[in-house]
Amino acid sequence: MMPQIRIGTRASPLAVWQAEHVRDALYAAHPGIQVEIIRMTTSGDILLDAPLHSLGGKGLFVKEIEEALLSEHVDVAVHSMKDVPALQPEGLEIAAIMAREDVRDAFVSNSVVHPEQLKPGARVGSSSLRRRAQLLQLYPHLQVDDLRGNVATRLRKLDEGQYEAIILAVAGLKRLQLGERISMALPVEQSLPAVGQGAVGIEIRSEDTQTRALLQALIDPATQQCVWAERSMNRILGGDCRLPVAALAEWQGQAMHLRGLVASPDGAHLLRAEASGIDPVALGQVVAEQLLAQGAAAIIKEIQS
Ligand SMILES: NCc1[nH]cc(CCC(=O)O)c1CC(=O)O
Repeated sequence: MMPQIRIGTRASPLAVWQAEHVRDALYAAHPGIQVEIIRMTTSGDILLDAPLHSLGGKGLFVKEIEEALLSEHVDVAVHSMKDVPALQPEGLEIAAIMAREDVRDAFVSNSVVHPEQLKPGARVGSSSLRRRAQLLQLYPHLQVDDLRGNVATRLRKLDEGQYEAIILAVAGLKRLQLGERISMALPVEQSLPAVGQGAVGIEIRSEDTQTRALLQALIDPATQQCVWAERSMNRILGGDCRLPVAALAEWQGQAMHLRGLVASPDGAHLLRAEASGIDPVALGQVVAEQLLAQGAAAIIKEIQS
């Protein structure tokens, strides 16, 4: 009998794009396979008005889909790796990470093309402490305000004039064919991306060896190793996606180069570390330890309190 796979996803357009991307890759790798996409509304999608970091973080978007996976209503859950907490619940694991899109953050504005051109006090929308801290460090005269909702909602709030500019992920905009809205892709030296940004990951029940085998063909080994290195760093630093923590691993020849960052939300303190290596877990540890040696724990504790 032809294998059958049920994909669980959030119902947002970006999440559905990702689920369809996985479905299409499964069709291509396993001709004749049957794939069904099951859309779910999560409490993260419903509670759109409260600031994300006060709601238990992005784990909210993932938790209910994981419950559907554990109760065998679906066979795989597709996620933006950026939204996946550092540790998976007992019995679940990330079985495949696909090739990465552009990792950068996008500066989007209808009035200027570069953040340098914004006037003092100009309102920039972002709910990410990571984006906020890095933007404020370079441009302390800006006013960064909360901005929530899916990509289309955020663009609408910009277009309505609630903000002079907003920051989004390049990957999400490109996937939704909204790449022309990008005024400027921010260099990673100015806005180091979130752990896992731009990568799609697929979660399964650990015991499900059949699905695991089918997903092997979808793995992009280079991306997967990089995301593991970033996640290894993040796990040691507390693994909480509400924190202003950034990381980016990239292959340079035979080794990965990992850059990590921990910031205070006001951008006043910005710790950076980097290292190269071939073992993702060890590389993440090295960079995390360098950040801790510079005082990262105090910054993290301050935010968590
Ligand atoms: N938190 C929402 C979210 N999760 C993943 C992406 C973008 C796509 C990606 O990074 O893979 C976005 C939107 C955004 O940050 O603009």
